[in-house]
Amino acid sequence: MSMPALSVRVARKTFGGLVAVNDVSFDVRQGELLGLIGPNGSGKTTLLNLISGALKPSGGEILLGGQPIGGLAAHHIAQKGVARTFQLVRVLPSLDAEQNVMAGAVFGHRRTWGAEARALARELLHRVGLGGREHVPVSAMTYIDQKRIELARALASDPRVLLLDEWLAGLNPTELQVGISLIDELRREGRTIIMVEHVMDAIRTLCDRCVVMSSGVKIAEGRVEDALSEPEVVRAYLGDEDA
Ligand SMILES: Nc1ncnc2c1ncn2[C@@H]1O[C@H](COP(=O)(O)OP(=O)(O)OP(=O)(O)O)[C@@H](O)[C@H]1O
Repeated sequence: MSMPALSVRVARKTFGGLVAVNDVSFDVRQGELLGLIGPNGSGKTTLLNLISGALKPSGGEILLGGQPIGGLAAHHIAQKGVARTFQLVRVLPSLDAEQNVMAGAVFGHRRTWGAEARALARELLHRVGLGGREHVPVSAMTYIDQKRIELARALASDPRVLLLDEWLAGLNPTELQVGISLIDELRREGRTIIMVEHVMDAIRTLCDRCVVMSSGVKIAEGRVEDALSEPEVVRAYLGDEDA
């Protein structure tokens, strides 16, 4: 079997006395779309933060294509090939759409510059549904369009692993269908993606496998329908309106 795209090995993160990520391990295969799910506060975003370098692990190791990346600075991890979107969108508000996406091309994994970066930014803006809006200031765009910008910026670096943190949250039903199709297209072109998501229909439609967390612990892993029917997962979600 080929080397996993990403391996999380006994990853741990504590905040004072709180164990937000409690010795979690799993692999993400090349070209796989892995769902990372669990009730609110179960540690999903913290785990993405450990992978992207936004937070330093308290223990364990994270390997990108077999190379340790755990604890490196976020910009180093980005250059090595991990790109992400954020639960609360982070764009460069004083720049226009095209400049925001170009930033991903210039500072990311596969670096492109000048005209090449601009052409790539235009192509990606078109792809996420923002064709023709290259020069709109991002601060004048809706939240949903800013999310599209973030995705285009992440793709501009041609990442080895793409992390999506609730990218579908807040979309209306029509936008949701468009968003699911877009992620499906990325999956079909062979991108390796970890997707944190509460929209279960999207997880069921899109994901090859999922990892389920509860209170910082991995409580299940496997094919989505199998994992969701495990008694511990059902218990974890009981009373949670997202289940
Ligand atoms: N910087 C921090 N300092 C202290 N505690 C934190 C910090 N970040 C997260 N936590 C705590 O760690 C736990 C896990 O939070 P996390 O945001 O990772 O959960 P989540 O599964 O992503 O939740 P949600 O689905 O609501 O986004 C929570 O109890 C949260 O309050």
